[in-house]
Amino acid sequence: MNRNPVYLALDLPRLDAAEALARKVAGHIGGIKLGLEFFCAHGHHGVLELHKLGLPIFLDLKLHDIPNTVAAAMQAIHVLEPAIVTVHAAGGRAMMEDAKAAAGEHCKVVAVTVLTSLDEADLSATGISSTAHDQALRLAELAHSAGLDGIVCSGHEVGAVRQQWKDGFFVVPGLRPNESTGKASGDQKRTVTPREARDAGASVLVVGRPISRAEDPLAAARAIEATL
Ligand SMILES: O=c1ccn([C@@H]2O[C@H](COP(=O)(O)O)[C@@H](O)[C@H]2O)c(=O)[nH]1
Repeated sequence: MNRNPVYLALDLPRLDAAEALARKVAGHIGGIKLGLEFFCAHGHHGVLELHKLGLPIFLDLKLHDIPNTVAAAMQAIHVLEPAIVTVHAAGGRAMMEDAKAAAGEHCKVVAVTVLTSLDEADLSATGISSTAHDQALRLAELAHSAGLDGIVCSGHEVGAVRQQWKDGFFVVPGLRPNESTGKASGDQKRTVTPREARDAGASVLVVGRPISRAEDPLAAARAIEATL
């Protein structure tokens, strides 16, 4: 049977609360995603604590710096044995090549293309005149040619990226199970449902607040699992 593709984004300020939530829904997720909020608050210790649950750990650190610095950061996290680590594709080819070369043997390195919190107006304000779709495709091509394992993009682009990178590993955040009912998406601007993302070719579905802020997180995780 295929592993559950849902990775729970544990964007919580308290380690005990994060551990309790992960434990509660562990049977209904495939992995745990620890991002900047978690890493800045709890560091290596926090990651090692979450490892005890036995689920794969996705370190969503979105590294973006000069190649030497990113490579050194990758080496510094070997000890945490992450299954997946993110860098920003906008850091460029050399940065991505060095990040991959410095990654642990079993660690997938994936590049963030266009954040799911951005729309065309946001891109335009940073000097990018392409659509989010075209920009994601362009950065996906760059990440592919730099030897990365895959990319992070929204569910709107993943189908098109999969067409041009058949064996890529695609991480899709910005998921809103109740989007069709018009429920607010918070700060996310390019959203789809988990089922839509999976059908379009996502390898990993990142879900945070729809589970972590649900009245009943276990019921929310089960409901998402049932749609897949
Ligand atoms: O483009 C991106 C890249 C990463 N993220 C991360 O995913 C989760 C999403 O959380 P929700 O609460 O489900 O919105 C969060 O940790 C982001 O840092 C993203 O949303 N978009």
